[in-house]
Amino acid sequence: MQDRPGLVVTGVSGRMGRVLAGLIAADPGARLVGAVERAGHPWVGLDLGEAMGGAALGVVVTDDPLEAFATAQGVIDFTSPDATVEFAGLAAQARAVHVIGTTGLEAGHLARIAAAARHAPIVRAGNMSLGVNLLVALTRKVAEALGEDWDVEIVEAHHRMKVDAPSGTALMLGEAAAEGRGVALDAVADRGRDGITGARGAGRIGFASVRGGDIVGEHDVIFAGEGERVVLRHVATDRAIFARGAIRAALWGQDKVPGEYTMLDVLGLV
Ligand SMILES: NC(=O)C1=CN([C@@H]2O[C@H](COP(=O)(O)OP(=O)(O)OC[C@H]3O[C@@H](n4cnc5c(N)ncnc54)[C@H](O)[C@@H]3O)[C@@H](O)[C@H]2O)C=CC1
Ligand SMILES: O=C(O)C1=N[C@H](C(=O)O)C[C@H](O)C1
Repeated sequence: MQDRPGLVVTGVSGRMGRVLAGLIAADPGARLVGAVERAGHPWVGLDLGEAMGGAALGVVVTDDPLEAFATAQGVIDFTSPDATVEFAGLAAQARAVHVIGTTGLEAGHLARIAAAARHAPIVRAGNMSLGVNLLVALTRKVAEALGEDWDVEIVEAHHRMKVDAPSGTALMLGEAAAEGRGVALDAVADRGRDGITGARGAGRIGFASVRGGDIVGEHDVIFAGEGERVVLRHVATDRAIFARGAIRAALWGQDKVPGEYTMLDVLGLV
């Protein structure tokens, strides 16, 4: 049925790309209309379903994002920062909703994404799961209620292949804690400690990263006070939670005006 939004998955052979492709292909509310991989990848030119080891899906993997986006209403993108800014420009040209799950984006990338969002809706979040976005809302409230006598530390753990730290989720949680306290995260963040660091500074928000094995993603927000601790925790055991959120965002964005949105907008948590 052509009235279901057509979605393209970029980085389709990746850990997230494969989960997304499988879920969209089975989703009665969407159509999988394109699959993009980097030039030179062995899947380029193959039917996506066959490349994934299953039945043909009728979607050929391409390394030409412009061609793939031309017929799409949404682009779901979990790739790398440089690829994501290129896709933001191309999705905007195609007036397709761009859902960005990619993390490790720096100021220059964010500026280019903001420019693209003048032409089409972009939904970006360091974590697309319902549970983590609820945790973000809770973190803001708890930080506001407890104040600066309680030290905030964010500990995250991920699989051995993850290339960025702290995780995008940890940074979202840090932003939420800073917002609850009415400060800018950049002014108070301690991103990694080593050696003779001196005592912990009051009001700082600390980050620590663990990498190993196949850990999907775990996040603790620790509020450490005198004689007690509050710990907010999210544990992901299946990447489908991120993929379901991203598909929901792509469908939600269909009737939105151009601009930048987050999963809090999609889930009505703002
Ligand atoms: N926001 C969220 O909920 C989540 C975000 N992520 C983030 O998504 C990103 C990807 O994660 P994974 O799937 O685990 O990584 P991955 O390394 O398994 O997959 C990335 C894929 O992107 C492809 N790629 C890179 N450059 C490309 C280009 N120019 N054109 C087309 N394809 C290109 C790679 O070939 C690879 O297949 C990371 O930044 C990760 O932190 C991951 C899970 C959840
Ligand atoms: O790279 C991952 O795997 C994940 N990345 C996101 C992040 O950086 O927080 C989300 C999730 O935790 C998995």
